[in-house]
Amino acid sequence: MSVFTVGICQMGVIPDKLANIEKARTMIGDAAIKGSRLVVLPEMFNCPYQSELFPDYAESVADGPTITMLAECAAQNKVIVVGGSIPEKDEAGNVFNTSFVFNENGDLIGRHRKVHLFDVAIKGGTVFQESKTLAAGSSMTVVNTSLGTMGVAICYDVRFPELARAMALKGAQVIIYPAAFGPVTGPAHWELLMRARAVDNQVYIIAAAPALNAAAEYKAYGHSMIVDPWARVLAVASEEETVITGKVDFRTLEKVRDELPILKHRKPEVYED
Ligand SMILES: NC(=O)CC(=O)C(=O)O
Repeated sequence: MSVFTVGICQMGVIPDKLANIEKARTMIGDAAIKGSRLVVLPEMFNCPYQSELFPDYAESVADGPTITMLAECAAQNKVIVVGGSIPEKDEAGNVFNTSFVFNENGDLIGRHRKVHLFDVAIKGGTVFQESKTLAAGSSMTVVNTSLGTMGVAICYDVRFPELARAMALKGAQVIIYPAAFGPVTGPAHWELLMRARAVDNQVYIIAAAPALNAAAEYKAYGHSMIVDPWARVLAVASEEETVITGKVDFRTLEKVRDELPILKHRKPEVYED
């Protein structure tokens, strides 16, 4: 499919897992009504973004209520759902920051576990340590779907251009980043990074953020964004809860890659070991 609408559900997350699940269900339906064929949720959409809470909100792929809702919504609305991310528990008790991808039949077709954990201490700004409670993923995620080839990575993963480049070289036409930047890194780097990943890989970037919840400990920056392969911002939210949509058109991607063929001009023998 060369042209389709993508919807981002910029939802507010509260400390009530079931309420978050039901909010996501409603917003996925809203995105489908707006014509979206691909619907994306934000990072940790069922759980406040706080390390100490991740284990309590975690669920396993076998019987999790969030994962069940995502599969149901994909099938009922006949959309591809990139289920933001949630705390996912494996059989050994490890908790990951994981994105699940469902096709239009509700089949699980992809899973990305955040590779680069957000362990930062910005003086006078954000201090966060995901590794306090989370384990890191160890693989790249590129999924073939009925709409095209999609890379999925999560938030801090966007700061590692090597990962985006590797996904593009594996065929990704769209790279999806469920994310939750904060009040310090958001204004400084959010748009810059999303547009940079778009222009340096000539892909569509879908960046899905939570809405700002003024009562939350971690204040999400919002500003969910859809960027085209020329780094044009096609749609952007403010901080509020909303569904934004934009058109992905692979003819634009092909035009940009034909006219400015940087992926063909790479010289890996110069800069790879
Ligand atoms: N949630 C995050 O990983 C936040 C992040 O990456 C940032 O730079 O801010």
